[in-house]
Amino acid sequence: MPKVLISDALSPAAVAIFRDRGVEVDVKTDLKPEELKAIIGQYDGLAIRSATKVTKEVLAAATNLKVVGRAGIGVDNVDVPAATQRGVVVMNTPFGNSITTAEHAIAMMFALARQLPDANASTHAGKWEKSRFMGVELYGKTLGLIGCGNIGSIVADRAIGLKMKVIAYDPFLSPDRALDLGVEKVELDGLFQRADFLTLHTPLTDQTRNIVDAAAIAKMKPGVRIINCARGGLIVEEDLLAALKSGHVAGAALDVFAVEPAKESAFFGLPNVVCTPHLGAATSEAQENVALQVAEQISDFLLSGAVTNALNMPSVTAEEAPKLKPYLALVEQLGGFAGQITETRLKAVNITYEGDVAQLNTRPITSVILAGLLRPLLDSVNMVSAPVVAREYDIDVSETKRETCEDYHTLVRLTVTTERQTRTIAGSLFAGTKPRIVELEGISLEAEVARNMLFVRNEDKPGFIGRLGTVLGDAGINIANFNLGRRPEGGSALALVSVDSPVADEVVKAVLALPSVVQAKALNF
Ligand SMILES: NC(=O)C1=CN([C@@H]2O[C@H](COP(=O)(O)OP(=O)(O)OC[C@H]3O[C@@H](n4cnc5c(N)ncnc54)[C@H](O)[C@@H]3O)[C@@H](O)[C@H]2O)C=CC1
Ligand SMILES: O=C(O)CCC(=O)C(=O)O
Repeated sequence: MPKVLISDALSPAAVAIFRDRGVEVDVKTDLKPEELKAIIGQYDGLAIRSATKVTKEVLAAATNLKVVGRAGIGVDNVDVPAATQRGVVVMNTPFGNSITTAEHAIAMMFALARQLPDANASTHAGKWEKSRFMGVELYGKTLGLIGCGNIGSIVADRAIGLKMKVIAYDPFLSPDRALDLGVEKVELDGLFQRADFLTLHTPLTDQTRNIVDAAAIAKMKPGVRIINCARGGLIVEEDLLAALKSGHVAGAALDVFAVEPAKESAFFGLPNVVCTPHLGAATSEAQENVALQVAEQISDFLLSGAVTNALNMPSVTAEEAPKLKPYLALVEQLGGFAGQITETRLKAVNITYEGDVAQLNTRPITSVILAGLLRPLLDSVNMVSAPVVAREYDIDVSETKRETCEDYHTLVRLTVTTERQTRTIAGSLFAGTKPRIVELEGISLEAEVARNMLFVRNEDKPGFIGRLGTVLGDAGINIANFNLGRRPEGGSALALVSVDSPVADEVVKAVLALPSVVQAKALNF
């Protein structure tokens, strides 16, 4: 039974889902990094919100971990590249808290415009300071959005309802989508110059970090009000502080801070600053949504291999997972075979999907082929990291699909180009689920892959099979299966021999010394 750790405060709905689905679950919150590292090795899955930091060090200790599920959107608390390198799938729940967070941004905008928190505190204190709290209307004002994805577009919709003019800077926002949303797409400087209210809704990335700094603020209208319900690191806090003190920025509403939890901050106590403790997603509806979603996604992945909302792996639906399973077994073998007989630098990989397999979601199949192919070269590679590793190694990966296939109902053909040569290997599924290698370097055969194998390329000459059998027999190696193929008679021939024990180097050398043998290689699967 897979085992999951919930290490942040998640709705109890998540625990119920895990248990119902047959996943063992522990809830241990507020763990120190050392405490998390000490126990993480026991778990197959980790469910988090924003408090748990899934660092490289935590991942190194997570020897059984297969999936990290973020009940929420931002994954800046997860070292995604390190997770990818270790083959850990990272998932989030991209929509469950968007409405709630957008509503918080709108609430913060009202709070700023009408100084609601201070007016509330003053009234509770028995003062009746009517003239102190003069506000501004939102009606007719320009709202500048930095980031117009899920949350930004909901904020835009609500702001348009308030009769604001909405402008957005988002390099990935298409003109058609902007038109649909009723927002004007602008450049960043234009947004800074025009916005009366400015709200941030981008992830924290190298491009967005410090996007609001002194230079940006200098371009803004005097009296601008800034709302941040995305991530603290988007704003240079000292620069905003200076602008609030000088009055160039009339007010700021901050749900997020560069360092969290923010128990101390130079913003605290300023009259024109509204602060909340990262409450953007904090409604019972949103927390129920993200907890249910993350528990379902982690359970699906651990129990059936279905992948939803992963940031470092292609999606696989629950219906696709069982259909893909026999293909993943087949292509692991094809990739592993090709990887083990490859001796020089890989330059290109083409995968041709023919017949039934061409109808399937082939991206995970391609990832597994690459993992099989690269594993003999790099131990730690797996289906999550393989596409990234292939890119890092400058390997050109391409896919071709053909709906029909001449000799088989389904066929996966892998063509590997190295510095020295191009090789092909093809496989099919017999009886729907049984992997078989059916072609090697243009030569037809029908080989079942075994744990230990010997691959021999030779010239098709009489006496070879007997001599090979003798070498193996003399070494005490029992032959389980012998697959032969040749093209044409007397030309190139291949032997794929399944054996009951590993073939040692000296036995391979003895095979290589046989007349007519061109290549010999021991393979392990
Ligand atoms: N305060 C809170 O509790 C919450 C905060 N968040 C934060 O809000 C962020 C946004 O969430 P969603 O809208 O769901 O994400 P999203 O991925 O749907 O939208 C992000 C948008 O930012 C845009 N973007 C990316 N790079 C940009 C750049 N350099 N300049 C301008 N725009 C850029 C993208 O094109 C995309 O449209 C999350 O990444 C998370 O950090 C999310 C939920 C709750
Ligand atoms: O889990 C939370 O409370 C924070 C939500 C958040 O920041 C996110 O989903 O990105």
